[in-house]
Amino acid sequence: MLEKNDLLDKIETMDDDELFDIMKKELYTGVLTDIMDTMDLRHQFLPAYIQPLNRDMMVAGRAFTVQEADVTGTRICAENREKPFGIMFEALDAMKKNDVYICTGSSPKYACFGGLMSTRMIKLGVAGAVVSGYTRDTKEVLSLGLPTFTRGCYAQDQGMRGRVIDYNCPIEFENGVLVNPGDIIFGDIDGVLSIPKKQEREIIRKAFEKVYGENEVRIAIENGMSVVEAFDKYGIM
Ligand SMILES: O=C([O-])CC(=O)C(=O)O
Ligand SMILES: [Mg+2]
Repeated sequence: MLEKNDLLDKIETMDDDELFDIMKKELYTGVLTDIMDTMDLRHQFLPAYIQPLNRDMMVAGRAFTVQEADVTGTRICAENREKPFGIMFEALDAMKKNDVYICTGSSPKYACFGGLMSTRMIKLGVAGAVVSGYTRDTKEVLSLGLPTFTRGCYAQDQGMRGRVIDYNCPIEFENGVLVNPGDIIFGDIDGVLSIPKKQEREIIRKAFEKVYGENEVRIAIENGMSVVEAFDKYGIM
């Protein structure tokens, strides 16, 4: 880990590559959610059922928001033509490096993420995928190594049941968490949260300060300090 003051000074001006890299190395959801709670940002954690496909997966990147909706059939009524998946292909091709495909709106009846989507994303340098629905082609997604956070694995197809109706728009998860395009999405073994773009550098700097503080508390407890005394002294748990 970089020296405390060097790192804290650099956070404000780091580019996204460096920022996401150091976040994945040093931060975790627990510390970020604690900091946002203290800033009265108490609705930033996506529903608890959204979990990594593989326990080691971590994601840090910019929200590329995708709105999914349930439908029956593949016909677009207004235009009277077939368009399975809606505008999902256009959305995928618009993604760029460090984006996180983050999608909600489908009911839990079908998969809205899979292997070919992952293959395209890897090609574009996308950071990962976070979907409130199911994932399919799980073996393929795992072998590609794209950090993927999902409700679970279930292959029933979205082709006849759902479609992407918008992207780069604000999206809302069923627990009321709002995600805007460009917000930072961070996920690990404990779930996924969203960090609002406007306050991101302050939140990340405070999270690093807390990590340094927790390291001091850990050493004190390892050396025999009681937790009452440790909390009195450091104000951290
Ligand atoms: O059908 C889907 O939703 C996605 C899929 O199978 C793939 O990406 O390979
Ligand atoms: Mg597939």
